[in-house]
Amino acid sequence: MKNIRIGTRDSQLAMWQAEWVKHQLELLYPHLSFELVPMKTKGDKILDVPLAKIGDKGLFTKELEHGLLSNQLDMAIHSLKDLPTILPQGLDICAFCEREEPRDVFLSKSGTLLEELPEGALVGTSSLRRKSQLKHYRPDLRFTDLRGNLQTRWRKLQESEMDGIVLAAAGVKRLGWEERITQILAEDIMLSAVGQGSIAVEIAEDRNDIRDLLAHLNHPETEKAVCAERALMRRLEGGCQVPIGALGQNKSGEIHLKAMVASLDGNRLLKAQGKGTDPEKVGVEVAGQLLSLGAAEILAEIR
Ligand SMILES: NCc1[nH]cc(CCC(=O)O)c1CC(=O)O
Repeated sequence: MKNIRIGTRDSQLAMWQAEWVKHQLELLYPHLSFELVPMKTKGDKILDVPLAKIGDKGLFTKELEHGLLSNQLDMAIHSLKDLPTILPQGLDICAFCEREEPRDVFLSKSGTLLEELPEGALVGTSSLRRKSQLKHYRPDLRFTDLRGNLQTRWRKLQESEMDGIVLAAAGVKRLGWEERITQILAEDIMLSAVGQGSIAVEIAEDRNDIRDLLAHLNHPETEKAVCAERALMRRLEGGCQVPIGALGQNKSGEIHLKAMVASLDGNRLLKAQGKGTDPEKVGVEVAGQLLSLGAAEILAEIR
């Protein structure tokens, strides 16, 4: 193989993640050469509309997937949480890289903890999942939409009246911003997005040469945890823009899965959990619990 082309979005976080994968591959295969191919996706271009309103599946992935199918790329690097649970025909995730901290973090302007924010404080987030869980926890909070890459969101926090923002710990850590974190949000207050914190490598399914190269990057524990989360999401037919949170964890040989579905006003918040050795089964089983509690009605109202 001559030059192996690695597709990525061009945001600073996406580039960090793709560089990380490239570096791992260079360590494993010093005789091969790898090249990053940065691309813009629709989700990078439309910045003034909340994602839930654009409502497209694969908003951050489609252009990269096109590159794989047309053989302009040999692999594409994604934040797993941006990848729909059903991939386009002919594509496959061949590595789930070791998960970084999966939870969300709160960054406040003054360093005030979430529970200590004054009544009516303004929080920046466009995520329905984050908003509905925060409303449930603190019905007095107010919200303002906040999109763009992490740099943009941090800058807007500084320049606006917002009191705080919620981000994925993984992204914040990868950019080296740990000292900006006010607190990690406990999972009983804020369940993170399906797949959050794991980097996924996607390929065209007939590229067995590339699949073999990437086998070493797959992290089996991460794979089990995120497969349970993705099975749950698939069963609930949720895209990334619905208020569904889930966290799979490996504990003594089993997958423990916690999940929640919430209404947009935060008034109804359903929780369920389960465990087992087969990730797919655990995901479907916990999704079934949520459906029997009324998740389908909540999700139907939102769609
Ligand atoms: N929504 C965009 C996005 N996609 C992946 C991450 C973080 C990295 C990860 O979850 O692996 C982020 C930023 C955020 O939600 O704060």
